[in-house]
Amino acid sequence: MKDSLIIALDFPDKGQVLDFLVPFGTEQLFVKVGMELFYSEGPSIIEELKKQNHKIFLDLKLHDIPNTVKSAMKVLAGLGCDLVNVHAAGGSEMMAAALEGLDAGTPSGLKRPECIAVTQLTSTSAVQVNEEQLIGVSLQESVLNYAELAKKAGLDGVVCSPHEAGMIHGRLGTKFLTVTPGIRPVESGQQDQKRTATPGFAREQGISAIVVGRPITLAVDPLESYLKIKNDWKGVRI
Ligand SMILES: O=c1ccn([C@@H]2O[C@H](COP(=O)(O)O)[C@@H](O)[C@H]2O)c(=O)[nH]1
Repeated sequence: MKDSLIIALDFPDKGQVLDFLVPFGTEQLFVKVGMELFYSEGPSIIEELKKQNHKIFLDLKLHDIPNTVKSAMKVLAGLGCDLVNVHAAGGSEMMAAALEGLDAGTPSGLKRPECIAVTQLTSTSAVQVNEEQLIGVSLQESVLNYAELAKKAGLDGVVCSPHEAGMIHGRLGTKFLTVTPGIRPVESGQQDQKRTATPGFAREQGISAIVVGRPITLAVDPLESYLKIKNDWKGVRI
């Protein structure tokens, strides 16, 4: 997990995923399967990506009552993904239940998937936190509060933006994972993301892993874009 670049495979079907992966050849990637792809293809897409030897973040952001999340995680644990997640807004009891489900569903002899909690989505602004969610503290404090809840519940880390990762590591330690979407090279547009940063900025914050979707998947040359972002993230000068 440490220093990974996770590619968000936000495609509508398996055919488009397989076409996208061709230029990467036999390189082992860390890929993210989100709601669109999982809802269209089901568990078979995970099997296919595992067959290709890729590491997998199953990004379904579970958020429901504790019993439902526990049962769902028990099922997801059987898929053999490396990383899964929940919304921290579901509360500490729900997060603890997610872990119980994962422990119960992980086949014996295998490592349970790491489990992280979404704090505030990277598409959420400080104004939305205060004026839509009616949270009476700053966005930064809200993110830190969710991260502390996640850690107390036993989770392995959080999803946050690159702008909060340093603060979270400072308070909760560097072993607590920070996984950050909202990564945008200088030449990319923001699209619907609000809290964005470059791969280089992410590296300076000591972030555990970055998640990159459209700057790679919509690029004219996805492999070239991937390698450029990876070099910036790893601090490689070219
Ligand atoms: O707070 C969050 C949580 C998850 N995401 C997911 O990451 C990718 C980002 O894709 P881009 O195209 O690079 O914006 C996407 O799959 C989201 O569902 C997030 O962006 N923010």
